Amino acid sequence: MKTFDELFLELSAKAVERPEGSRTVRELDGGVHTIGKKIVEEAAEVWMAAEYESQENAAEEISQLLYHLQVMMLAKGLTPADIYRHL
Ligand SMILES: N=c1c2ncn([C@@H]3O[C@H](COP(=O)(O)OP(=O)(O)OP(=O)(O)O)[C@@H](O)[C@H]3O)c2ncn1[C@@H]1O[C@H](COP(=O)(O)O)[C@@H](O)[C@H]1O
Repeated sequence: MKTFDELFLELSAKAVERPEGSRTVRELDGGVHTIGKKIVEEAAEVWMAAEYESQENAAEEISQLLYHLQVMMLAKGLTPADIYRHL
């Protein structure tokens, strides 16, 4: 288990170190357009899980959406602080 900030630190390191087999590196190499499409797909999965599936499935889909949002933050050079100041 990890927090939002802990995951962001982990993904930031992956973006720099580019380890073999990293999903994050592959997504970043795909660029903003590809990451954006994944976010839309994951958002739809959140909606469907929340409306028709279990609490556990909804939580899992939300975690996946948060992951892909973090990948977009990295692609755009945004930090959690950039986001938090709008909350
Ligand atoms: N939290 C996540 C995470 N959430 C979602 N995903 C990926 O996003 C996918 C989205 O699920 P889908 O149901 O859309 O699966 P899918 O349709 O098979 O996805 P596609 O591969 O076809 O796009 C998952 O299968 C994961 O591959 C994640 N991939 C990585 N992480 C974490 O990110 C960190 C770094 O991971 P790597 O960069 O891979 O080392 C690790 O701590 C991981 O746990």
